[in-house]
Amino acid sequence: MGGSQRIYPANPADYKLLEEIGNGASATVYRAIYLPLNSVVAVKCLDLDRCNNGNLDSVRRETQTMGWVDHPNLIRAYCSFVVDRNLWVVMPFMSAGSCFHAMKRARPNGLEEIEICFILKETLKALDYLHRQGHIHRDVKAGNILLDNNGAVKLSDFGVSACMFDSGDRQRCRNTFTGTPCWMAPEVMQAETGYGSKADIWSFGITALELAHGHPPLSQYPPLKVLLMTVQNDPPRLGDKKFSKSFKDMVAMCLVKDPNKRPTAGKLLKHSFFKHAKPPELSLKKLLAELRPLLNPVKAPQNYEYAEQLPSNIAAAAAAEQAGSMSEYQKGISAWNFDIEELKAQASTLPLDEDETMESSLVDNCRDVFTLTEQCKKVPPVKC
Ligand SMILES: Nc1ncnc2c1ncn2[C@@H]1O[C@H](COP(=O)(O)OP(=O)(O)OP(=O)(O)O)[C@@H](O)[C@H]1O
Repeated sequence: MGGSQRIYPANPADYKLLEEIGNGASATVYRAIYLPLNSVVAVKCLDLDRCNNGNLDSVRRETQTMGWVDHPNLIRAYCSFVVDRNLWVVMPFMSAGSCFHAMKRARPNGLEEIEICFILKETLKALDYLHRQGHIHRDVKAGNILLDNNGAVKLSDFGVSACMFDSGDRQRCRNTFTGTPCWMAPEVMQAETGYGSKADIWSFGITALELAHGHPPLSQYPPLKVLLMTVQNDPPRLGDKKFSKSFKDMVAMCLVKDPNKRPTAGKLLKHSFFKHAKPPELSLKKLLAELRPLLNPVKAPQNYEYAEQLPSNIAAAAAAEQAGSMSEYQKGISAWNFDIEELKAQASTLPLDEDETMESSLVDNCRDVFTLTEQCKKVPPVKC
């Protein structure tokens, strides 16, 4: 389908790591040169020493999934291999970075509808493919939607993806908490009955709101409160006058609490909102022009050839800007990739009358959720 046919060898000497372009919970991503062809790739480096057994499974799952996917809207791994105590995953370099970074850089209050429409349609094609293959992505959000300067859109990060066709213990493992709370569907939080691909449709609807506003709903609240409010409150809506009725309607279809009432990705693709999607040369041209043509290094370039062309104060300012943006990102990420033990601690110290919007029954509910989660955690991790 969309995969490149070029063979990339699993030989570390063929790749030269340049600057750091991303830093997630489990990995550091570098721009790199594939030396035999002098072509640019991205290399995701996972520190195996930092992985406990559960993480190792997530690493294995991610590289396995990245190896078999073959769709133009999914990031595919060219190859992966171990270097010292790191796993390197070689993949296409997406020169404009993630939609999260694009927003932080060019549209802090959200993208324009024409941009969102194209990005979401491409992302939905990826989800439709994954779901048809029996997979749930489980971490759909702007930070995992990558763009390149030609307007290609690819969904990445399969670290927490799962196979729906597994049975027994593997299937039960999907009852554990994973993903990030602002994007997480209510049925995932309740963790009583397990969940399926419709959880991705909820996250997709939240991602639509994130792209529209520059942040997901409830992002100002701590994770515990996000859990409580998502389970108890009415689903968020797109209310802004500036957006079309079909956009609002599409978001409302995704954000229905009963997963059975949400459309499949295939059905959603037929929604009238996506009929108006314009090709990237029309929809993304302005945005891509506003994103400075680089790279988005998180750290000051070291081997990067442009570094020598930049006066040192400009290079330092660029690095500081990136570091600022990154610390904001990390703040969000560390809150989103939440630690259940930390949440339990928060729940136990939370005075019940601390906040008039949070009733004691909600806190009790949340404690029940934690109990269930603890039970689920005893189930062996998934091996897709
Ligand atoms: N192929 C790529 N091309 C360009 N940038 C990339 C690429 N892959 C990842 N990145 C950048 O690196 C960041 C982190 O990558 P990724 O999400 O895969 O790491 P992670 O550790 O799994 O993150 P998370 O915290 O979401 O679990 C992305 O948000 C993106 O900015």
